[in-house]
Amino acid sequence: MRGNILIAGLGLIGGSIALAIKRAHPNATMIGYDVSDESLRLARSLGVIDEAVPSFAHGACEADVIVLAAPVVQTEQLLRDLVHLSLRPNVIVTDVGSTKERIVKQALPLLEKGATFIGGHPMAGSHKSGVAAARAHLFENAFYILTPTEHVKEEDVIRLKHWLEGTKAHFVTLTPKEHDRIAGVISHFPHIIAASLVHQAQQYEREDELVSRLAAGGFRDITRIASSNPEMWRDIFIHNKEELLQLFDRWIEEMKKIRTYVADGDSERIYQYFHEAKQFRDGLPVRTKGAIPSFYDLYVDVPDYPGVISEITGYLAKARISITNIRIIETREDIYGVLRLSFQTEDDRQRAKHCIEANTNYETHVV
Ligand SMILES: NC(=O)c1ccc[n+]([C@@H]2O[C@H](COP(=O)([O-])OP(=O)(O)OC[C@H]3O[C@@H](n4cnc5c(N)ncnc54)[C@H](O)[C@@H]3O)[C@@H](O)[C@H]2O)c1
Ligand SMILES: O=C(O)C(=O)C[C@]1(C(=O)O)C=C[C@@H](O)C=C1
Repeated sequence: MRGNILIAGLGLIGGSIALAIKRAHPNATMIGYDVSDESLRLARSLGVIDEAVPSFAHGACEADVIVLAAPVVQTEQLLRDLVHLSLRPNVIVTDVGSTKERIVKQALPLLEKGATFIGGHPMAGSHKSGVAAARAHLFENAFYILTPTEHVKEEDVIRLKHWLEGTKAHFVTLTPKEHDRIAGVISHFPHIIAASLVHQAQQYEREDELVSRLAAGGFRDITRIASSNPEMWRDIFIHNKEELLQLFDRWIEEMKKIRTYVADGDSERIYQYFHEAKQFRDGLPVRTKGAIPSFYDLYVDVPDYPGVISEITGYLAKARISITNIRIIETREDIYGVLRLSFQTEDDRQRAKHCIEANTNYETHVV
C-alpha cells in the first residue's frame, strides 16, 4: 500500500514497527519524529525512516497512519496535541504502549475530529532500548493486542491490520481493562519482582562483596528484565496503578504462604509448591514469542581454555549459522563451563548442534 506513516518515538518498538511496515509495504513513506535529535538522526542513517520531521505537528498533518511509540505518559501528551492539529480525514491513529485504559480514554476527543484511534500493544520486546536495537522481525509470532472501542469501524481495524501485516504478529482484540489486568500479571508485576530481587542482592552486597561476583544463571535469568528502560517502566506503573496495587497485595499473601511452609519445614507443601509451579510453567506455549519469549538455546559443555569460544563461533560462522546471543554460565566449579548459544529458529539450533558435534567432542544439550 502507499501512504505516509508517521512514527512518533523512534526507539526499540517504534523502530521495529517502522521496519516491519516497510517490509510489507515498500511503497509507504516512513516519516519519523522523536524528541531526541540523536534518535532521529540515527533512525534516518539506519534506514528505519525515509524522512525526519522537526515537530510532531509537521508529521501528523500529512500522515495516513500515526503510530505513537513513546513511553505511555508521553503518548497521552501526544494524543492531547493531536486534538489541536488538522489531520487527514481518514487518518488512523494507533499506539504501542504497554498500558491501554488511560491511553484509550485520552484518545476519545479524537472522535469529534473524525479521526480513528485504535489502541495497540505488540506483546514482545526486550530489555534493550533505542532505535539501534530495532528489528523488523521483533514481533514475529508474538501476540499483538488491539483495543478498538465500539466507535471504531471494522473496516478501519482491517486497514490497520493490513498496514501492520509485516510484523507477522497474531492480532488479538481485548478491552482496555482486560488488557491492563492481564499485562499487569504477566508483564508489569514481574518487572517489579526482578527489580526488587536486584535491590535485595545489592543490599546483601554491602555486607559481602562476593554476592555480585557469584550471582549466576538463575539470578541473571530472573533479573534480566531489571535492565529495562526505567523511564518506560515508571510510566507503566503510573498508568496501571490500580491493577498493580492488587497484585502487590496478592503477592504479599503468596509470600506469607510459602514463608510459612519454609518456617514449618513442611517438605510436602514445599515440594508441591515447586511442583505445581513447574507444571504450569512447563505447560506454557513455547516456540512462540509473546509475553514470555522463547529462545532457541543450545548449551555446550566447554573446557576452560583461551580461544574455546572463537573455536566454536568459527565453526558456526563457516556453516553460516547466525547466533543471536552468547553467554558463559559460570556456575560450575570443575574445569568445564557451560556456553549458552541462542539462535533465532529451531532449524538454526539443530544445525548448530550437528555442526558442533561434527567438529568437536564437546557435549551439547537442549533444555
Ligand atoms: N520495550 C519493550 O519491551 C516494549 C514492548 C512493547 C511495547 N512497549 C511500549 O513501547 C513504547 C516505547 O518503548 P521502547 O521500548 O521503544 O522505548 P525506547 O526508549 O527504546 O524508545 C522510546 C523513544 O521515544 C522517544 N520519545 C520520548 N518522548 C517522546 C515524545 N514526547 N515524542 C516523541 N518521541 C518521544 C524517546 O526519545 C525514544 O527514542 C512504550 O510505550 C512501551 O510501553 C515496549
Ligand atoms: O522481553 C522483555 O525484555 C520484556 O520485558 C518484554 C515485555 C514483557 O514484559 O514481556 C515488556 C513490556 C511490553 O509491554 C511487552 C513485552
